[in-house]
Amino acid sequence: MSTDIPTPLKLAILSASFCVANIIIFPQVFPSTPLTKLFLIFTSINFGVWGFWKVAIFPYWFSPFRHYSRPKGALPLLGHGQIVFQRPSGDSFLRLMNEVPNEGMIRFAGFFNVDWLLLTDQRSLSEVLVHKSYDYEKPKQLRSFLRMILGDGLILVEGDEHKFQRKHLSPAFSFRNIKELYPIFWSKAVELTRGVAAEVHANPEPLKNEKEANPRSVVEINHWANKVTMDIIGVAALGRELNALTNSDDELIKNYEEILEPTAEKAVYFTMNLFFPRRFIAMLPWALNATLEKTTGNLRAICHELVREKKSTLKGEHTDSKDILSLLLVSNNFADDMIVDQLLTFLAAGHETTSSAFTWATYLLAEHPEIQTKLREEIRANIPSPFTATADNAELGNVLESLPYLNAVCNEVTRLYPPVPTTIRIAVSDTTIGTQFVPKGTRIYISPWAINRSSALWGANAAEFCPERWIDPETGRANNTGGVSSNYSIMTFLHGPRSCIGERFAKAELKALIAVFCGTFSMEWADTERPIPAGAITAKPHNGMRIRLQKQDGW
Ligand code: HEM
Repeated sequence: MSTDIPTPLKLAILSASFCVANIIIFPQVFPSTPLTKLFLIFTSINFGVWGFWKVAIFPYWFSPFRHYSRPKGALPLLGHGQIVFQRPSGDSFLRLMNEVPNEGMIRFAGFFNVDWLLLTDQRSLSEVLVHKSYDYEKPKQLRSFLRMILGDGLILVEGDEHKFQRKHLSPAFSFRNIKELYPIFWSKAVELTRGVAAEVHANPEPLKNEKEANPRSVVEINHWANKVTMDIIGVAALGRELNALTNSDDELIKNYEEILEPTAEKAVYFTMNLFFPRRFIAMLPWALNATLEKTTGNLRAICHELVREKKSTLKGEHTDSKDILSLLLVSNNFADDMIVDQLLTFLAAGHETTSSAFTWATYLLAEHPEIQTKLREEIRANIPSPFTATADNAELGNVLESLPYLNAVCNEVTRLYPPVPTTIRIAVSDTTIGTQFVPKGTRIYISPWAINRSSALWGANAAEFCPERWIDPETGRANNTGGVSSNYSIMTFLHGPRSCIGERFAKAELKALIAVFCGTFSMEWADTERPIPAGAITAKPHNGMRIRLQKQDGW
């Protein structure tokens, strides 16, 4: 049971107080005529009985999940709902997973004592994400809020519309297409490194000793990461140079950072949008409403302009452009407005996530100098310096794919800091998970953060940064299992029809970024307090990521 004091008693008192309070506290609003009194008492009793049933009777005697015990620590009416406000998102779910004995599902109390579920093992995750994927959708409130930022693109559409869009977008993310994007990833990684090196040069710290030849300086990495991933998605998705790396005032970056830069206020605002209808939130006198309207309007206008531009370039010309926008326009499967929605989706989903992964990679490498050195040695031994030699574009993809330690570091970074730490599904019809009946409307949490760090799945060193787990100790070759038996132990990109369509894209991009960056700089953590992943949707660090960088000679 969730509380020590019986909830039924609390509710009876609450509803009786509500009746009386209406009349006593608001005598002007509720004049004390016999008819008003009767009406108020009747309404309050109705409300009280309904609330009593929902909060005090149903969860204990009628819920299909009543035989699962709930974890301790639920608050009256709020239940364990505070979990959804806590940062890092997913950390409380991890605690539940480590503390509550379970067989694939943990039942906990949501707001108003409603049952919420957390999925914890391969069986339940595969049921919800793969076998019955279309029985579960993202919550309506969340979709109508995110639609402003992401458009009505692949992430937010459901059912047949999703099947249609996924089928027609998948070719753009084929293995062959991604391989052809490696030179873009590589050249943008080089541009990033040059830009950062220039910043280090411009603001050097005093050197520790005279032998040091190269300047060192503390750089905020997350902002640079946003810029490079935006430029990459610009060329790969739109076939257009956005020049965010060279333009410190870039419009797209400014708009996205305005919406997505983590603050406590935004965390509350985003969470409220999970539970209340968008129309209600939009009516509140909250400055964030106006900011959101302005920035999302700007983003949509920019995307409209991009589609117009591309259409006029493509007019009457035969093209072998491989960017996603060209492929969509040539395929004729989508109207212009739908293409704008897809662009909004790819711009946001494709730059924020990889930016977060790259940012946490620099942190983890800074915290583990020995891993950093080993990775740098592997990179330098296999790839000529991009600053003195021209990259062999044909071979680039093959080489980057073949480096076991680079592969291991990338996998381990996205295991420990999955850029999407938590996601939600709602059952849209009565359905099942295994033999468990799941009624329509049940809210289900899936937490890549908690699964990826679970000691039950990953062993005692689950919380440690240990790239070696992605390398076969006998052959020294990369393994893609991390040494665990089920691929449902790693949920960074989810699985099934709603898994990340950009997984291959993101992995290739991350490899190129880390290879050039770590090949060039040594990294050292420059703050005293640990960074906290605090973004409302992604694991963006609160207050950015300050890393001390110094160019290392010899490459
Ligand atoms: C490290 C980088 C990335 C991570 C960790 C990541 C993770 C995810 C996750 C967890 C989802 C599922 C969300 C949900 O259903 O609740 C998702 C969906 C999606 N991602 Fe990614 N993503 C990354 C990069 C990218 C990139 C680079 C692109 C595009 C170029 C992209 C495009 C999408 C799209 C379009 C979907 C929706 C797929 C669907 O519902 O069919 N992502 N991503």
